[in-house]
Amino acid sequence: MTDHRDARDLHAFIAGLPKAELHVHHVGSASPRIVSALAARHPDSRVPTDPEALADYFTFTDFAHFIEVYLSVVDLVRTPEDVRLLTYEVARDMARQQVRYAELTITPYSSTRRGIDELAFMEAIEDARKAAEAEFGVVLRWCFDIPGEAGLEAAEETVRLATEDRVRPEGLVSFGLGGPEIGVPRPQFKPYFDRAIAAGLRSVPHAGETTGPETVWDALNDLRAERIGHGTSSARDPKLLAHLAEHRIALEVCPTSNIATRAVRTLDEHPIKEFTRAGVLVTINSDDPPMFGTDLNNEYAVAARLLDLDELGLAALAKNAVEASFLDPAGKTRLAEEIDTYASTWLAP
Ligand SMILES: O=C(O)c1cccc(C(=O)CC[C@H]2O[C@@H](n3cnc4c(=O)[nH]cnc43)[C@H](O)[C@@H]2O)c1
Ligand SMILES: [Zn+2]
Repeated sequence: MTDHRDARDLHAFIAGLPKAELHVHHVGSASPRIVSALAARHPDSRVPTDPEALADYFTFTDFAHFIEVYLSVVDLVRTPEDVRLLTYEVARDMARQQVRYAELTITPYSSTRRGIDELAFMEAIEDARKAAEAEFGVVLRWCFDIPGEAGLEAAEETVRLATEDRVRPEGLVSFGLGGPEIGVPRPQFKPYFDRAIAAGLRSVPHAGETTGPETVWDALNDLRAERIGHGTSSARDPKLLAHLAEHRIALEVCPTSNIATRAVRTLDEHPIKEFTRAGVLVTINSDDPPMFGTDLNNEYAVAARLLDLDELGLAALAKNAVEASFLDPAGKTRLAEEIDTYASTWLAP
């Protein structure tokens, strides 16, 4: 990129680029607009609604502080109608960014534990999913994640909700593991991932976000990960990078998130370039966008800067997400073609 005019063009290109998002959390996607709507329903909440105060509230000292704040927003989602509103409005925000397909990570344990009826919860997300597809043209799929720090009881509850025919929602495609990694070894979750995989779900744990590459190996070997959430510390292990590249195991890279939670010091120190240099399939994601003061378009702009990409490079990055997604083959072909058509129309003289 040579001057400001080029940077402006690239932002406009990104804004219209059809995209898939593979790593974005349900509650973590609540924009100030959605937080205000939820807080109006539950005025006893400690989450501020004024956008300036909210920006302050969403400034984190470390990963543990981030989780503490995250859970205070979880506390705002108390009824099936809250769940529906959150899901539907998150899809509206995605559509504004030309997101065509998203795998949204949901932590059902956090909601059922707080007293939301499990069937009503599933009905609310499914109702929102169908409305989002019909009204916004956004196809949503679910990843149910275990909040690892909550232990094996949470793992049991999550795998039950993900596999029991009576409750399992139609849009569920994958099984994950989130929350802090320090002091939460991945191998203990193997039996739960085995059950989820046996039920046809794909394995997508967070790993190597706040711990070293050995956690990514554990996710691969014990949890049979098909993609890795973050995987930031993989850069420290050349053998691991080679393994990820060889097996087309994508990393769900979320650059701004890594800075906001202080997993990485500065964007310029982010290892994304090392991933692409090693041939790893890199996808770009926003994680918890309003909490990190970002959105998916901004993450693509950050990636363009860090990887020195032009329009074709950005289109290739968008197609990486399609390749690594759990869309059916026809859906993948359609979205990849839409990306190609958009790029070639944009670049036509
Ligand atoms: O809900 C509870 O009762 C509960 C009890 C103990 C621990 C937890 C959690 O640790 C919840 C973690 C929560 O954080 C979500 N999340 C959002 N962004 C990220 C991320 O970048 N890395 C890891 N986790 C993340 C995760 O999906 C869980 O819902 C909850
Ligand atoms: Zn995440």
